[in-house]
Amino acid sequence: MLTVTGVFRSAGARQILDDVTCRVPAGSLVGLLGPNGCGKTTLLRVIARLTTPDAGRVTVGGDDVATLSRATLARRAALLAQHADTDLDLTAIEVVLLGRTPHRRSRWSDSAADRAAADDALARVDLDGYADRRWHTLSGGERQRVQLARALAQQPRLLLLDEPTNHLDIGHQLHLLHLVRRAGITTLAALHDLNLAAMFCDTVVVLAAGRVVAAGAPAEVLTPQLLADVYGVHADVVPHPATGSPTITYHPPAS
Ligand SMILES: Nc1ncnc2c1ncn2[C@@H]1O[C@H](COP(=O)(O)OP(=O)(O)OP(=O)(O)O)[C@@H](O)[C@H]1O
Repeated sequence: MLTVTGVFRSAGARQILDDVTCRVPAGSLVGLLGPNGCGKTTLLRVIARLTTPDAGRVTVGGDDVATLSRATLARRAALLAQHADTDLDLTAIEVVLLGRTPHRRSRWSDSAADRAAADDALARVDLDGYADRRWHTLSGGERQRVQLARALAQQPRLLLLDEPTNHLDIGHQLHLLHLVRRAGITTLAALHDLNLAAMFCDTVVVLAAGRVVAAGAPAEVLTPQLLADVYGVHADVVPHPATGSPTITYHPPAS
């Protein structure tokens, strides 16, 4: 379980995160929603301890992340960053093996278990046969999936995903979120596609200007009123006939 309690973060005079409190129950997939610049990436970075909050507390599995060593935190939590990239001339499997670093006994060599975990992670993102492909030869979507494989190979208790469906075609967007859901890892995922969030997330947390403005089941939260208030868009929201999850159809902006 992940808990975030009363987190504040500012940059200069600007309050980027303003008293954020939310939780991700163990094994659930929670969508972190909100318009550009509302603080999603900053919150994920605070949770991963890449950014220090001005105030507030984050716990993973009951432990305050501020008290964990870097190595322990790296074994518990994996972050898939929004623009995960590398300038190194690595192959796909070498990138995935980076996810094994926190588990390694020897700094220099990969064990058979490390290699098996990396191979399995590549297969799970549908990239069997890509192990020896050089990073710079991969497409944007393939890179995104290799980075997810790196995070899965880390075998974390908590997965933090920053717009994980970026660059992916619709088939791979569905495949990725289905895979994340079935993995059963406690996951907080920043998402822009509200229909995908409604389909896959157990609950959603909506940020606006650094504050949590709504949280709960997608059907309760994703109302036409919320979409108007938070995103400034007009939309129809109807329950999916089979699953009951909200399905959103947007109206073009009035000219
Ligand atoms: N180091 C910083 N200095 C100044 N402003 C910052 C800094 N980091 C983030 N911000 C600002 O804080 C706000 C929140 O940024 P953040 O990247 O967390 O938003 P986001 O919700 O992830 O946005 P997007 O959906 O566009 O990726 C933005 O307005 C951004 O410009």
